Amino acid sequence: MSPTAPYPPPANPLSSFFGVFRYSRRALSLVWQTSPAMMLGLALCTLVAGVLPAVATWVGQLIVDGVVSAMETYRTAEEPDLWDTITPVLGWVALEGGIIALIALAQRGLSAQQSLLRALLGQKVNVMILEKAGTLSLGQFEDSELYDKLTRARREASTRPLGLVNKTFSLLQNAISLTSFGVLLVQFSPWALLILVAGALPVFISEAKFSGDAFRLFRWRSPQTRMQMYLETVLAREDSIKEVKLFGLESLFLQRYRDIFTRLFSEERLLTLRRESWGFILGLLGTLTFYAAYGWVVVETITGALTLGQMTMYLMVFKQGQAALSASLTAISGMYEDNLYLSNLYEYLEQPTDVEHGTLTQGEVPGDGLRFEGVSFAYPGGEEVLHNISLHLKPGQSLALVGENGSGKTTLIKLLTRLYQPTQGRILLDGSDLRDWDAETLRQRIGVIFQDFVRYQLQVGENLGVGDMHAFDDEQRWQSAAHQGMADDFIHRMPKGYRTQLGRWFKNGQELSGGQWQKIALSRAYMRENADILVLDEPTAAMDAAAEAEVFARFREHSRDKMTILISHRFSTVRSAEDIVVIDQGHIIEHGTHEALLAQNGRYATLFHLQAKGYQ
Ligand SMILES: Nc1ncnc2c1ncn2[C@@H]1O[C@H](COP(=O)(O)OP(=O)(O)OP(=O)(O)O)[C@@H](O)[C@H]1O
Repeated sequence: MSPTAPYPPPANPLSSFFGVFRYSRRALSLVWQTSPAMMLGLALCTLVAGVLPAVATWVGQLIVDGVVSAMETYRTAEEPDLWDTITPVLGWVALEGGIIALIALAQRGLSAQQSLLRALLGQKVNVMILEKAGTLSLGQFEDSELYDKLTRARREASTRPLGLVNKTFSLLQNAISLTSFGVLLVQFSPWALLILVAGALPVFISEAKFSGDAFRLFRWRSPQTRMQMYLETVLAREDSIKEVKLFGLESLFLQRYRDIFTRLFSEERLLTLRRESWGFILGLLGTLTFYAAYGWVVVETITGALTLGQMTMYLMVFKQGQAALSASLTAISGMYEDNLYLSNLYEYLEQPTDVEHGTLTQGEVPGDGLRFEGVSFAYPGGEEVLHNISLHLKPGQSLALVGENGSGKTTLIKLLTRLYQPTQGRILLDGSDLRDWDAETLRQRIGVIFQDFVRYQLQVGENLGVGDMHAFDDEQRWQSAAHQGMADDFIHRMPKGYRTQLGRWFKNGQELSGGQWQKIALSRAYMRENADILVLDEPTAAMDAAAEAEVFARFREHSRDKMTILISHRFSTVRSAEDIVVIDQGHIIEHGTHEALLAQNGRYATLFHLQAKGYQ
């Protein structure tokens, strides 16, 4: 993740420039879906704010010329009537005032609708991002490139669609103003129009180029930004701060955080300086053309080709035209930038997901139980961690998995729960491939707790309820699950019972001990009332000996006619299983009952005696 090379140059600047505009239409339709009324309101206000400035300028010319001629009339009249002389001019002044008020109204309307749309759209895009996240497989989550896309999308893209639409409207507004100014200017000279455009073009080209550079910089540095976000989390979250403090890691991590910033900042500074310097130099060209045109109009007025009112009007048209042109060009290069960011959002949203096609709700051989047939597995991009595993577990049987750390026990459970697919071989449930099963049926049939279960910052009852979405709020089910998982005792002692908030993130949240949390997780697995496969991955590691013995007594009671799989490093727990499988580096090396394995005097026997000795 360290930044080894400078960020890459674009492939073909011109084609990539126009290529990115393909997302504009999608952004517009996204805004339309969010609120058609506000989008129409935006369009209307844009039109009003676009046309009226030229009208106001034209009225301005009428005022100046009106004043000049009124002065003349007033001066030369024998009996000057002030009221009669000034009325027409005052009428024009009032009209201009009205127009300016309308422009202000349209602009307020624009900004009000923009800020409301920003909130709605931000929410909509965030929901889209999170919905997509729900469809990704575990393997995709572990893919750092995809994770980068997700992070970038979340960080930036929720504000970009509206940005793009605002700029599109601003472009439209300025284009309307420009056209109306153009109509006025062409009457003076078509050359004047050309000068106006030529003066602004260089700034636009440089802006477009630097927008592209900024986006590539953003993309290039995203792994490092992610590391920064991670360090922020470690340094400022309650679940990691304990260890950070004890090990005195604050300064080390903070230094790393600063170093990343320094590295990223130097690239950003370079880009900003280049962008602004070129912007200034090329902007001067625009100013130069404006003053050349200014001189020209002045000369024409002095020689009598233009009236004073026309001179004021053309100067205004020039000045405002130039502002509108440069605003349009800035909008275009901004749209280019927004499109680049949106391309990232859509790349993420269009990420293909592993669709679960299975529809089976019953297997070919009901009652056959679980079979692993020659199953091998490698994590994406990794080496094989399970090799040719074959097992059979019948209903009512219990299986224990034993093996050293990293031997592949949890991985086997991940395959069984279909979080990953075997790279070779197949897993059958009731005679049918796991892949062919309907996802919801499968979910209902398997109750599992992993060793790294989640400690939800929710109420106690909800922490149990997540075990079965259909009974998320069912207090009776919470109670019976908590009873089986031995959590009911301490829950009753809590201030609000099942309604007590857990964790420290929210007000009045209660923290639990490691063993208590484990009892919550265990109860969560019992929420699946209809599950006939129960998997416990080191469920009692944090419990005291008495609690552990009790947990297993209840577990056996509860699971008499079910298939159970238990992973534990404690042999006292494992020994009662009907079938014990010893895994070593992804291979099954021994297999049998406790007594049979002891008699074999192999790896199991050695480990068992080693542990037994520790207790003597
Ligand atoms: N998400 C992952 N991506 C890549 N490799 C992984 C992943 N999870 C585990 N591994 C690797 O797979 C192997 C088996 O890990 P697994 O978690 O199945 O072991 P385990 O037997 O459950 O260990 P423990 O007793 O420590 O819980 C290990 O070598 C580990 O490095």
